[in-house]
Amino acid sequence: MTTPYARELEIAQLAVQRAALLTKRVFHEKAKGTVSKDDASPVTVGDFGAQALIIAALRHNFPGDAIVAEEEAAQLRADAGLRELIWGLVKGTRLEDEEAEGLLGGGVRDVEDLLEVVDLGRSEGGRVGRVWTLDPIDGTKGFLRGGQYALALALLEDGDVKVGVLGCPNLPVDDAAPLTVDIGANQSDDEGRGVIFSAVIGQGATSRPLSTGGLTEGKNIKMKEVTEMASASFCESVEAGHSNQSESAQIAQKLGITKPSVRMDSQAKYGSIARGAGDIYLRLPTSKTYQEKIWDHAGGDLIVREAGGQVTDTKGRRLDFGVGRTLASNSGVIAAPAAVHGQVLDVVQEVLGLK
Ligand SMILES: Nc1ncnc2c1ncn2[C@@H]1O[C@H](COP(=O)(O)O)[C@@H](OP(=O)(O)O)[C@H]1O
Ligand SMILES: [Mg+2]
Ligand SMILES: [Mg+2]
Ligand SMILES: [Mg+2]
Repeated sequence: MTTPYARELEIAQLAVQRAALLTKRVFHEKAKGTVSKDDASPVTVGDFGAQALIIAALRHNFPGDAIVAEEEAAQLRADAGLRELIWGLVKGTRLEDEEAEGLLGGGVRDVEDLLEVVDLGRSEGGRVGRVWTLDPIDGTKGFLRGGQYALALALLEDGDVKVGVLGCPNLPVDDAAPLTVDIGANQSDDEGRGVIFSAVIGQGATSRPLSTGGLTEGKNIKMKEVTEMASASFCESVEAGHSNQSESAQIAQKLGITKPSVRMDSQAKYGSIARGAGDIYLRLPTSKTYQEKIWDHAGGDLIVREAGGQVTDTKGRRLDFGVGRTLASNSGVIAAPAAVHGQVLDVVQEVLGLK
């Protein structure tokens, strides 16, 4: 019998690996082709290009599956220069290993197909059937400032995360490297950086170095045991607008955590705690109206849970990926080793006045 989801996992990892070649190329270019979206958040040619490459691989390998992806082609339809720029990047991006590239298959045929493929990610999601969630660059602001970012892909089946993959080109390869945000805006050295975190439901979580060809060998990862809160480290978003940092500081203090938070962009936070480089990830709502997006959490949620963690919202509910494109039934995120999650949640609820 073949291992469940083996093919989905392999294709997802290779697709992320190939798209990371494109984002790294854009990262090292001065002009990143940044444009503003309707909500004034940035998007770059890297976001569009990575989305096109990953969806092309999914279209070829799993043609019946629905896809919920962050970006859409409307802006590219209105801007010929932008779409030509992206097309140039997309058509020139291939894995160095021909067999791996062959497995991904298909590719993007031409500029027209580029627009079509980007828009295949417009599914509404939901609780039925197979749905991939894709964030081609999670942490676009981090990507632009030379911080952390992640290419995030996950497979939902009937609303449950079954496969999760996070490609983190700027994280240290070494699972034991401490949780820091040492990569600066002028960083141009990829040496020792680039990791893919993966998980399949019931099969544990792994990390492996991001390569330019086929898949490198993976290692199992586990969350670190927290024996003393005083020495625990917690991470949160760099962006004060994405997570309430004064509440998180109060929570940390009440828990007895002595170190300041590590502020890091993207789902690299989930990967980092899953491999024991940090312990706790807090994301506290800054507004009553913002709804978290499923592509910002699906991969990270499974990777942390398969590494021995628990992930809930601030009300203690598991994240519900079956509601649609957003986590409309949840509020914030608390991720921690299973053994201390309850203790963290108690303090979160006390500080937020939820009990
Ligand atoms: N007001 C808000 N509250 C919480 N998250 C937000 C937000 N506005 C944007 N985001 C999300 O935060 C993500 C980045 O996560 P982090 O803050 O952990 O780095 C963004 O992903 P993108 O960069 O893919 O757009 C975006 O979807
Ligand atoms: Mg995102
Ligand atoms: Mg994104
Ligand atoms: Mg975005």
